[in-house]
Amino acid sequence: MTRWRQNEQLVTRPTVTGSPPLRIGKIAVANRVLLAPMSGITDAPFRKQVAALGAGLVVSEMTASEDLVQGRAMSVRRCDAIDDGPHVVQLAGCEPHWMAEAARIAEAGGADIIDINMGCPARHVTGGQSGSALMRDLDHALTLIEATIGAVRVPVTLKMRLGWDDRSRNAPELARRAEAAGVQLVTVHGRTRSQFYKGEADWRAVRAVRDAVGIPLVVNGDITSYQMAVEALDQSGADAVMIGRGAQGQPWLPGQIGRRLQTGIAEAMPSLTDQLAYLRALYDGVLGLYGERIGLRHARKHLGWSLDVAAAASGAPPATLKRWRTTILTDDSPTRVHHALTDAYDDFAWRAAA
Ligand SMILES: Cc1cc2nc3c(=O)[nH]c(=O)nc-3n(C[C@H](O)[C@H](O)[C@H](O)COP(=O)(O)O)c2cc1C
Repeated sequence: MTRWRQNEQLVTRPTVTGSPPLRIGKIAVANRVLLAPMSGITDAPFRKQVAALGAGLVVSEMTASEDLVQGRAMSVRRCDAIDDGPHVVQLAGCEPHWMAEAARIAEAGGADIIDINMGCPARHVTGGQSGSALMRDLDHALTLIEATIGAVRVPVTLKMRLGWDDRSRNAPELARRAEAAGVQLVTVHGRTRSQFYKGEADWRAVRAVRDAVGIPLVVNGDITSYQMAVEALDQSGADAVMIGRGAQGQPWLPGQIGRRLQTGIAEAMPSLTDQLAYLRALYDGVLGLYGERIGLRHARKHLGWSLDVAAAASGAPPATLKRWRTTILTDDSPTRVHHALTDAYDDFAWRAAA
């Protein structure tokens, strides 16, 4: 695990001249594309890969603060560090003392940044008054923010939505109060909680947060290409973009967009050979982290997304994709999965060349 010292300027990778690096406290982020926290997806193997492929910053899955304090194995594992760049741990919770204690544990475990989740719309989270439910009670939200900041020396950041619903779009107020409390970056997903994932993310609405705070602002929601990143930055006035679902099956995407924002140079999609190498490494990493039984379940999501991307890139017809998905996603033997992946990507390559 790479340890990053408190008073040192942290640079993940060389910054290309042009735009000054995005800073979170003393941490200089290599580029302006962040990987979003995604429960069940942004575990250490995936974060490690996306970071190695050039994302500016990658964020852990959310960890329930109380569970982390109680040492639940799953929660501790969610905070696993990666070697490649700053380690960002996202915490969720509704009690200041759990948030403070969890933040201390995360910092002691190597976190360089603590992110607080005030955006999760899931009922099992909001029902416990965590995640986006905190946007309904800003006074309480502030007690969590203050407790977290007071507990650690590393920067604390905050992720939120536009508000709970259309009648309470209070992201600018929360962001302003969070900045006054010491939060060093805010990320805004351009939807309200009541939208869940419906409709389109409203990047323009994030501009109200830009007008409210001076700390770095990250815009998030539905960004899946360089053009969309440029548009989202332009409409919101944000300093950086955060990509979630767009990185599923394409771990290289945040890095590619991040580099292009710096250099203006477009990059081709990785070759099918490289795509397969990434997928194999991720598959083995996931199985290694969770063990074969649970790992197979986690790995299937990545297998499916990656096959979709490779099939689309090679122009394989839907029936071909369906056959490979069925063969590969139903097999419990890692050895056979690796063999079948070779055959599938050979097939895709042959079709791409035809
Ligand atoms: C499967 C899944 C899990 C997610 N888990 C988290 C989480 O743990 N913490 C969080 O702040 N947001 C979480 N999100 C929300 C994402 O971080 C992001 O805000 C949202 O997906 C919109 O960005 P996108 O359109 O680029 O995916 C999750 C989203 C998805 C799809």
